[in-house]
Parts: sequence; structure tokens; C-alpha cells
Amino acid sequence: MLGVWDQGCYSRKITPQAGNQVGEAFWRMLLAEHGLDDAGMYKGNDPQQIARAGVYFTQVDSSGPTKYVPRSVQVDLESGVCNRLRSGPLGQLFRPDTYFTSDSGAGNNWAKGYYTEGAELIDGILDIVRRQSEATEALQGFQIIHSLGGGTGAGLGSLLLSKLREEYPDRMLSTFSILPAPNVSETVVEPYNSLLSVHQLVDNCDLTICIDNEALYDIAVRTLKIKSPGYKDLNQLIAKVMCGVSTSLRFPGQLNGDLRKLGMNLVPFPRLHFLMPSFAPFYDPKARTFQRLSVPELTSSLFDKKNLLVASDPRFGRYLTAACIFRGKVSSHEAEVWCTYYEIALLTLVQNSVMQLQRKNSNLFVEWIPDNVSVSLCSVPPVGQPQAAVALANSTCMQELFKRNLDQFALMFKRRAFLHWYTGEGMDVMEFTEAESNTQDLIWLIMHPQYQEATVEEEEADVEGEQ
Ligand SMILES: Nc1nc2c(ncn2[C@@H]2O[C@H](COP(=O)(O)OP(=O)(O)OP(=O)(O)O)[C@@H](O)[C@H]2O)c(=O)[nH]1
Ligand SMILES: [Mg+2]
Repeated sequence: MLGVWDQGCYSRKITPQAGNQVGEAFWRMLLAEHGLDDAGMYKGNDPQQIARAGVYFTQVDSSGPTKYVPRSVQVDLESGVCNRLRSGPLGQLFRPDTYFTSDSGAGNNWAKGYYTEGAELIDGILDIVRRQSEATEALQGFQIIHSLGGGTGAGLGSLLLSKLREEYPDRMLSTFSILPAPNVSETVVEPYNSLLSVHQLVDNCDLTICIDNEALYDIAVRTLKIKSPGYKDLNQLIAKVMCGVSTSLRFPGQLNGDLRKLGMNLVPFPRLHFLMPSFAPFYDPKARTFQRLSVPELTSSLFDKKNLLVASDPRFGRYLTAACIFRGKVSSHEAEVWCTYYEIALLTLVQNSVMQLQRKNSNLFVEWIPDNVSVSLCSVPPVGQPQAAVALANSTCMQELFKRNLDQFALMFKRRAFLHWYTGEGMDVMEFTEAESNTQDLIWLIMHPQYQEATVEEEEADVEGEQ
């Protein structure tokens, strides 16, 4: 999990395996983008690189040169991944007292993460969150990186979200949530863990950036031509997108420059905060030298199913909102210097290109939110690529993901299969029923966003009627 503040920054990873492994890939890429080495020492020479590094790092310069330390907490109910992190290349980066592990394990059981084993760790985790929050002038909010398919990231991650909501009701809570996929799946109960987590995310999170292992797997095989992709390959893709979508928070002068502004532009109704990321260009490293996309090509790639990090098809939904960021030298006029006039001209070019795409595909964008696609530029390119674009979109096609999860959940739940593992940890079967019906409601709302207000009014009328 990660936390973000205006001055310096703070990150905390609730990790289960996935969260910490993805976190490691993310921090490594983040270090490179800000010109920092593995120990957090600045080695770059571009003031833009480091100007807002404080959003994710605290500067420590007690003796000698300044060290940038991530505001991060690494949590797991097994110690293996954290131990590897401690003894790996980033061993000097994190504060030693920001690792929280135990050896009890959650054994893929959401109830252990939420109610028993995880619940025992929660006070210690909150203590360190509190200490870091108090030392910061302007706390924006928190980011959690976790998978939804296991016991720790999903169960303990959900518990942490609800505690943070209670303690910091006016701060932004956001997650990078990795959804399970049949072809990268590890256990049969993943649909249970995932749906129980979605149930919590609906109410306790402001922005959920969904990442789907199924889509990552497809990109790795079809586009990157990796024969049998491992987590390392998938995590590189996630890190690229995480760096991309946090660009506006980390570099100066950006639109959507903090988590709240980002949420404001992307979330028209509180429960519809499940966003799908896209990235372009993904390419086969062997074909790299041939890759140079024009602005319209980059734009259309961002809205293409092949470039989405979730396995759903935007042609079967409608976009409520989207935010795009173009990075590096995205114009074809390569000889031009990155100066103010050039930037204005480029912004107009990018805006026109998005407008044209919207005009051509007007049926894919709701008409009742005018100007629902925001665009911004960042001259700092991603690591290893001269140019790239990334988008976060709020589309009704996200219902496909929840429908897939719900169907798998329902098949097992109908027969009450595997439930004893959960009830054995003190969980009530009612919670499963509630998670199921909450997800059904969520799917309905995603498909009928125009009735959101009516639903809220009906609920309010019901409450008044009961009084
Ligand atoms: N993309 C990605 N997915 C992962 C990774 N590791 C595990 N997963 C996925 O995450 C889900 C399992 O969750 P884990 O993160 O391993 O579980 P956990 O949160 O540690 O929970 P427990 O081990 O049950 O305590 C499965 O859907 C895996 O496919 C990873 O490094 N990258
Ligand atoms: Mg684990």
C-alpha cells in the first residue's frame, strides 16, 4: 500500500505477495524516473525530475547527501517476499521499521486476512501510518497495492481500507487492485476473495484502479511475444501503468495534479469509481526500432481493447469520463525543442486528436457529461521509451469484470462449496449473500449510470418513510 501527500510522500504496501512484488517493480521504475539510484540518492541532472519527488519520498539529509526515502509500508502475513525485498536491490531503500510481517499466513482465506490473523496486525500498521501522517503538512491520501484473489491483500487490505476510512474520513483512499484471472489463477477460492473485496471497495474507496491478470497475460503473449509470461513480466507492465497514471501527481504543472482533482474529474458518482487503465505503445522489444507513433495513433491506441489492462471490451460500453497523459516527445516534429510555444502547440494537437476520436465514436461516450476526456502533457518520458501515453477511464464496460467474478462466485456459493473455511474463522454466511447482492447492484448501476440519482433519491425517501 502507498500513501501520497503534497510534501514528500508516503507509501505503504499491503502485501501479500502480489502487492509487494508489484510494489518492488513500481518503486524501481519510480526511482529511475526521478533520477534516483536503488538507495534513493539523486543522480540525475534535470530539475523537473526531482521537483515533486516529495510526493512519494521523504528527504532525509542528517549527515551527508540527501537520501529520498519512500513513504511506504510493506505488509504480509508471510515473511518470504518481504525478506527477499530486504535482501534484494532495494534493501537500502525502505525504512527498516516499515516492514510488517508475521508467519501465520492467510492461506488464501479472506476471512483470515480480515477477521483473524490480519486483524492482529492492524493496530501496528495503523501506528506507523499515524506517525507518518503526523509528520506531514499536507496529506492527500493513501494508495494500496494489493491483489484481490488471496487472503492477505484482499482481506487485510479491505480491513485496512475500512480503518483508514474511519480515521481519515476526508482523505482520498485509492487502490491498485489486481483482479484474479483463470489463466493465472492459483486457487479455486479466488472468486470468493475477490468478490468479498469488491463489496468493501464499493463503499470504502474513492478510486480503484483495476488491473486484470488476464489482460496482462494477453498483452505479454500477443504483443510482447513472451511465450509463457511469469509474474515478473506482468509486474513490469503494471509498473509502467502505475508510473503513467501517477505522472500528474509527480511532475510539476500537471492537470489532475493531486488525487482529489483526479477523482473529481473521473468519478461522477461515488460508487462508480472503478477505473480501467490503458497504455501505449506496448511493443515487442525486437520490433522496438520501428515503433514511433503519431499523436492520433497514440490516442486511438489508448481507447483500443488491446491496450487495456482489464479484460473487457470498451465497444460494448460507454465512457463516462477519461483522463489521458501523453509523455515524452510525442510529436512527429522531433527536432523541435521542448519550449513553451511548442508545448501549447502540442497540447492543441493532442486535444484535437482526442476530440476527433470522440466525434468519430460519439456513441461510445455519454452525451450528458460534456468534455468528459481530459488531456495533459508531461515532457519527462517513461523509462526506456522516448514517448508513451496512458489513460484512466471510467467506462460502463467494467461491468464485464464484475459479471465474470459474480458468475464464478455464484457457481460455488449455490452449493456452499468451501464455505467452512470462512465460517471457521468466524465469518457469517450472510456476508457472502450481501457481497453477492452488492455486486449485482454495482453491475446494475454501472450499466445504468443515468439512474444513479434516482436510486439515491429512492433510498433517501425509504429512510424518511421508515422514520
Ligand atoms: N500480477 C501479479 N499477480 C500476482 C502476483 N503474485 C500473485 N498474484 C495473483 O494474486 C492472487 C493471489 O494473491 P497473493 O497476492 O499471492 O495472495 P496474498 O494477498 O499474499 O494472500 P495469502 O498468500 O493468501 O495470504 C492470484 O490471483 C495471483 O495470480 C504478482 O507478482 N503479480
Ligand atoms: Mg501471500
